[in-house]
Amino acid sequence: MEDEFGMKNLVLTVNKLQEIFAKLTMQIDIDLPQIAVVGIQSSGKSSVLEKFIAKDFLPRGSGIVTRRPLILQLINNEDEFAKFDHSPEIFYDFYKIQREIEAETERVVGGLKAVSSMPIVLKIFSPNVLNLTLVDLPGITKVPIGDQPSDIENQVREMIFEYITKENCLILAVTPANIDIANSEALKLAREVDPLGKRTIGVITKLDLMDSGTDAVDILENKIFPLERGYVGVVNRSQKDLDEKLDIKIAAELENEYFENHPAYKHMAHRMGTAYLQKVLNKQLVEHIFKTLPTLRDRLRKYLMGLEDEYNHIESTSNVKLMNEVINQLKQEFRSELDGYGQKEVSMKGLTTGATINEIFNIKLQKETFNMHSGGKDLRSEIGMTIRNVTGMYSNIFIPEKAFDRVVTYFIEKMKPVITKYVDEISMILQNNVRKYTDKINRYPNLREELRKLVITYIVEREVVCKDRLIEMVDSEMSYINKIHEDFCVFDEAKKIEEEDIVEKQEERFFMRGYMHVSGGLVSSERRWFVLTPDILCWYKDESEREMEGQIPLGNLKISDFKKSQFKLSEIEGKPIFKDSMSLKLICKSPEEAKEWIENMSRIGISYQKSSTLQRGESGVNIDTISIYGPETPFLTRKNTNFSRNNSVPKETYEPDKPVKHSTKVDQQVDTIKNLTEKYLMIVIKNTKDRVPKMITWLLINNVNNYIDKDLVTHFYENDIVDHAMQRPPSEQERIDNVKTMYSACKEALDIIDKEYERITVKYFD
Ligand SMILES: Nc1nc2c(ncn2[C@@H]2O[C@H](COP(=O)(O)OP(=O)(O)OP(=O)(O)O)[C@@H](O)[C@H]2O)c(=O)[nH]1
Repeated sequence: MEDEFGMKNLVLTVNKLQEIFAKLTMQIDIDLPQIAVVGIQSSGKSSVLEKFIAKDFLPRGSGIVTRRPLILQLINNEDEFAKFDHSPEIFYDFYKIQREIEAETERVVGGLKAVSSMPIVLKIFSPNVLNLTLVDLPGITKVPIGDQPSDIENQVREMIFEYITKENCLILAVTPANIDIANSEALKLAREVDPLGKRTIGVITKLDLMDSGTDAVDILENKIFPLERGYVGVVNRSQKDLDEKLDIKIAAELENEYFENHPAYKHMAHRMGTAYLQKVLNKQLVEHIFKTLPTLRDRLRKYLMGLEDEYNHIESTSNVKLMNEVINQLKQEFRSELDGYGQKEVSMKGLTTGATINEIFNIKLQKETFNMHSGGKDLRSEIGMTIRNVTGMYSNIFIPEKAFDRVVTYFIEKMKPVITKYVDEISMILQNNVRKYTDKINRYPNLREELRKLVITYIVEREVVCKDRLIEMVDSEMSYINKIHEDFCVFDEAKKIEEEDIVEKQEERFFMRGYMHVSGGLVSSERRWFVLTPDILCWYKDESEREMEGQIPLGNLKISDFKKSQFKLSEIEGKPIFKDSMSLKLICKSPEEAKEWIENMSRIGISYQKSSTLQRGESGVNIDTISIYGPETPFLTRKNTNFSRNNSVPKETYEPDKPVKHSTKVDQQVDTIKNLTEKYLMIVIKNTKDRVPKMITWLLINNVNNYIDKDLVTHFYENDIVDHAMQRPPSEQERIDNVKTMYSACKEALDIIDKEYERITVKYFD
């Protein structure tokens, strides 16, 4: 077949491909047709290969000799010489090849008895060989011998599988005849990858060592473990022959004689022996290559197409174009993370940047600002304190608006850290995004660093601007409390309600009632029912209050001469107090009762003039302890009162360090202001919830997007740093070189196959 269609060149074609691909430092997944020689240690693999060439050239010794795969390319040639792929040296002396294999093995696996899958490629040109490519693999060993690694069996098995699992690999399973074929490790391995025995060729060695009376005819006739490609028996030189330096050519003749003369084998002698094996292998390899060539061509084409884009890109693209591509990629990734469009993979595990920002805007910010309007547990006391402080020494009848303003602004101010915290958070998210996407730019480290620095610096700048503007926004809210806001008509209402409430209470309430004796003949009976209101002191005959006997307006009165159970009321300016009486001396049942009347009168503004002669404790009641109510007393805030405001707190009764308990009036106002504050804050919160996301999106996110979109590329042009940015690291340069050589290798290989394919098909169809 090979002669007719020139098929023998096919092996040379594959050899050329092997040569091309062996030069590549990167592994290429192109499965070239070849024959791998598999067998246990000392099964005779090397002996068979040597006989093909009729030369002693393979290392010999005890233990594991073949420790790296040896790709043996046998090329039929007039002149005889050999050449390794790793060295330019041409070997005419085949003994030297042996030493070179040993040296090259040592170079990779060192002095250790370990193995390596890195092949040694040896081409042998000879008139004695048929074109054949064989891979001599280390022998399978069960038990590590001497200084062999403990996992030597696994190492060897893995290496063998690396070759024989490939569909294009024919398996030459070498089994010595002096072991039970059922235990043949070579056949067991072959069956694992080729269970139907379609690409396994059986070789039975050491037939001469079988016990006398036994033979391997059944195996050789393919009866025991049938293989589609059958078995060939060989007889190699024994150790004794080797020791006695039996010439290999003579050994080949002896082998032929062995088969021709052996009673069991002479009927099949023509298809036994190494020479026949070589022919069979050549034929099978050629046919195999012929069969697999179209698939190989397709695979190479696909491989080339895969490399083509990158190769053309490398060859034709300028730094400027490449830089634009990288920046465009960054733009797209950055944007798709934010707006959710164009994502290559939609994650089901974590939130994207856009979704996280959405959560901040619509959940976290909403929740936190909403919680703010309810204030803390001290809110009531804080509002009370504010009310008292804003009114100072005076009293308010109505809700002090200043207190309301103060409380509202206090709460609005509290929004600043909340809002800026979220600006920080979003800025961080954006910065992390930049880090994440620039991290991917590992082909151009300078560009990566520059982009990262630029965008992160810009984000931080925008973060500052955004925070400033949001703080301004809060400041503007604080600067003007819009009490006529359409959603806040409640303020006037509250005032009205409070006013009505006060009038109502004022009408109902009287300050103090009780019997007192009047000294000085002012009335006919000395004991009268007195009623103290905020405006007047009046008295009735009795507690039925049906008959009022007299009344004194309280506007200009003073109290004096408090002694034991009595005290005196007189006019400040010395005018008569009632009719012609200059004073009214009132006597109570007890000093305590007298003190109570004085306290209440003081509360509504009647001043107490301390008697100069009165000594502390003399009255039975310490007058210094009379409590004079402060300005927040309910009466003092009443509407239309005309009594004096000259009721400042006497120094001796003011105790600032004690826990503050607000008066009832302040409590009412606290409630009102708390309600109003909450209502007003709801308006502010509503504005804030609406405006903060808009401001952050506008001032930070959109600006950063625009910056990446428009200003980044310009930065590199303006500063003339495009080439610097696009410098590649050595590893990347190496990768590019590899792509180039890989591309060239595949192209060259494909050209060779195409030509060969054309040649065969033309001949075939002629
Ligand atoms: N009598 C006889 N001895 C053989 C035959 N084949 C190989 N031997 C001997 O068996 C021993 C091992 O032969 P090799 O060819 O080195 O075996 P190998 O399988 O290449 O060994 P490793 O590379 O170490 O796995 C040598 O001493 C050979 O002389 C044979 O057919 N008959």
